[in-house]
Amino acid sequence: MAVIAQKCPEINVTVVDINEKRIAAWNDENVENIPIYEPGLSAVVAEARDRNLFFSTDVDAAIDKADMIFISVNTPTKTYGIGKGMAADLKYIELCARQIARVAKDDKIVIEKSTLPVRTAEALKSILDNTGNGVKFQILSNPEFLAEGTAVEDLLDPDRVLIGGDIDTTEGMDAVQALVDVYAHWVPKDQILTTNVWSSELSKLTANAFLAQRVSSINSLSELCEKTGADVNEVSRAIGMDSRIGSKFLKSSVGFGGSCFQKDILNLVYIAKSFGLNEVADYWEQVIIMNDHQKKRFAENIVKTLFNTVSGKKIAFLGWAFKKDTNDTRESAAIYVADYLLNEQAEIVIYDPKVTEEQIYADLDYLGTRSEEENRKLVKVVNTPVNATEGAHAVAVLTEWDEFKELDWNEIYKKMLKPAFLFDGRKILDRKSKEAIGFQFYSIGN
Ligand SMILES: NC(=O)C1=CN([C@@H]2O[C@H](COP(=O)(O)OP(=O)(O)OC[C@H]3O[C@@H](n4cnc5c(N)ncnc54)[C@H](O)[C@@H]3O)[C@@H](O)[C@H]2O)C=CC1
Ligand SMILES: O=C(O)[C@H]1O[C@H](OP(=O)(O)OP(=O)(O)OC[C@H]2O[C@@H](n3ccc(=O)[nH]c3=O)[C@H](O)[C@@H]2O)[C@H](O)[C@@H](O)[C@@H]1O
Repeated sequence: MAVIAQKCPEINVTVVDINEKRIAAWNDENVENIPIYEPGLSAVVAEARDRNLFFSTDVDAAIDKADMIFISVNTPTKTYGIGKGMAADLKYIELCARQIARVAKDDKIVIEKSTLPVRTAEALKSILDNTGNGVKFQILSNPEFLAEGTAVEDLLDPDRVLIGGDIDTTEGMDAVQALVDVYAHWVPKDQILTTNVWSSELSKLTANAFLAQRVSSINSLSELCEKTGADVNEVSRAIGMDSRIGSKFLKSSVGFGGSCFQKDILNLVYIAKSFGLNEVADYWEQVIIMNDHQKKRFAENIVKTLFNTVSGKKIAFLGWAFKKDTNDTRESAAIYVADYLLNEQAEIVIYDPKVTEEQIYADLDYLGTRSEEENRKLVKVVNTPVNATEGAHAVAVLTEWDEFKELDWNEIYKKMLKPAFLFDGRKILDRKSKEAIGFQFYSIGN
């Protein structure tokens, strides 16, 4: 929404959220205090805020005034009832639809921006059309393809913008055109795709499933590389140069994280199962099984390498975010690796340049594996990599922050217990130079 406001100064954009703390942070006088760390975002907000970009908790007023409403609320995996652990929980979407239906007094275009199961628009339409107040709604699907850490870049220069609508009717086509006109302020027209609503909804789940599947595919081969003397980076490079395969999303890692890959694949699996397509469901579920295996394998290797016990040993974690350049930790591999090692009674000291101590403890507490007191006893969060690594038995790199490449690894080595173990879960460190310093070096896939 900030980028739309920046690129379309004549359009008023109001972002509303029921979370008062978040809205207060978006309105913070110091634009560096906005609640999301994302390169370039604070500058975009600074340019548009209070000009044509507003943040508010007054949801009703914003609905009343709007011609277009983007529903962008969370769609987490269900934690209860039918579809528990698989299906998307659509209660927040439904609440929005009911609120729009209650408040709207004139015709509106309602846009699904959240990632939704295919055919959700049908349910939205049913809620919106059955209010009896004569207001007409057009429902569009406009999934978001930005990745965190590069969000602003991705929004300014997207590979494509996808808009699904009721393209068989004039009203539907008019609504699609209205949204095309917004993006056309900065996105070339041939990169704005229009489809029917169902294709648009399903394309979003499919895109995430394909991306995650590539990571799981290369991660599955990283294990084979470790057994055979092949190097997964070399394999990635060799296959990625085949233009039919392409080079992106072939970086082997400790496992993918983030709020969406797992949730969206589980959702796809659930939809396939609900249509009785068991082979389709099993095919995609394997992407998650492989990812869980990769995280566990990384943690197991630490225990095995440290002479089969980490009990009472200090392990330094460099990085907690699910990828670099974000403070988002949702489903981060680091959380699961930490949980595994804590079960083995390790003591973990964590440094991440952007993630707060409060967030790290919240992530561990959320798992419910042990008491809050125990998490605070076994896990410490520090402000510098040196504080994390001093006196450690092992260092594990869990996020690929650029600054970890530039650390003074000689100094770190000197202050660690010997033998000093270094586990690179992100393949950002060079083996030769680290072994020359004296580290026992372990990297995924070679
Ligand atoms: N985070 C990302 O990079 C991407 C997210 N998506 C999709 O976008 C959706 C949102 O994701 P996030 O922004 O990461 O989730 P989030 O959980 O960070 O934000 C959702 C916000 O919606 C607010 N909310 C919930 N119910 C509300 C209501 N009735 N009225 C007003 N506000 C309400 C919550 O307070 C929260 O601040 C999901 O469906 C996700 O799959 C899609 C592409 C990228
Ligand atoms: O729907 C969403 O939320 C978004 O999900 C992903 O974006 P995001 O999760 O923000 O970040 P990615 O760059 O896709 O990384 C996801 C995870 O995969 C890992 N990854 C990625 C690429 C790779 O080669 N190897 C690898 O391990 C990353 O470290 C990270 O943990 C998609 O890339 C976006 O297109 C999509 O809009």
